[in-house]
Amino acid sequence: MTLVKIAYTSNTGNTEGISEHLEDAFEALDLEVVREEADDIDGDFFNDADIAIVATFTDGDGEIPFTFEDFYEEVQEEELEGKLYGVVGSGDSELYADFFCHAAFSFEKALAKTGATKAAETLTIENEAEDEDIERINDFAKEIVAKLG
Ligand SMILES: Cc1cc2nc3c(=O)[nH]c(=O)nc-3n(C[C@H](O)[C@H](O)[C@H](O)COP(=O)(O)O)c2cc1C
Repeated sequence: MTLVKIAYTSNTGNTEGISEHLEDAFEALDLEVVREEADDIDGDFFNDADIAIVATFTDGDGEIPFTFEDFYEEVQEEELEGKLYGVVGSGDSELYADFFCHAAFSFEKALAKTGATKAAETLTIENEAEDEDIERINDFAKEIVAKLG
């Protein structure tokens, strides 16, 4: 069975909620989903996955959240050829216009180094997911699943 793994980190709950919507979206497409928080995973988390998903907020001025730093460094050393990946970011474009969702784009580049294939454009969400964002998350999941071999 196709396995989707979702790695996420969240400080105030917005990205956790997004990760739950991602889980629902992939499960609705009849895929098996494992969703884990950054603190609970190592760099090899995606090695047995068919689809690798990262959901992250952005901290500081465009920084990777502290809780994701080790995973961010480690995952780019892995070889993930043949797998699909996608990244979802939560950020605040009003308060951090110059750094909107930068951590998500950093992860996009990190995952590209693994040899995995980007299966959808990085999805950016303004703080907490609202109804229209849930639709975008569902479309994001469908786009990725459509690229399965
Ligand atoms: C100290 C601090 C720094 C932040 N820096 C950024 C940033 O550089 N870029 C951005 O898009 N959002 C930034 N944000 C906004 C958060 O990423 C955004 O509110 C996000 O939804 C928080 O996710 P969470 O609820 O999962 O923790 C920052 C928020 C805080 C509190």
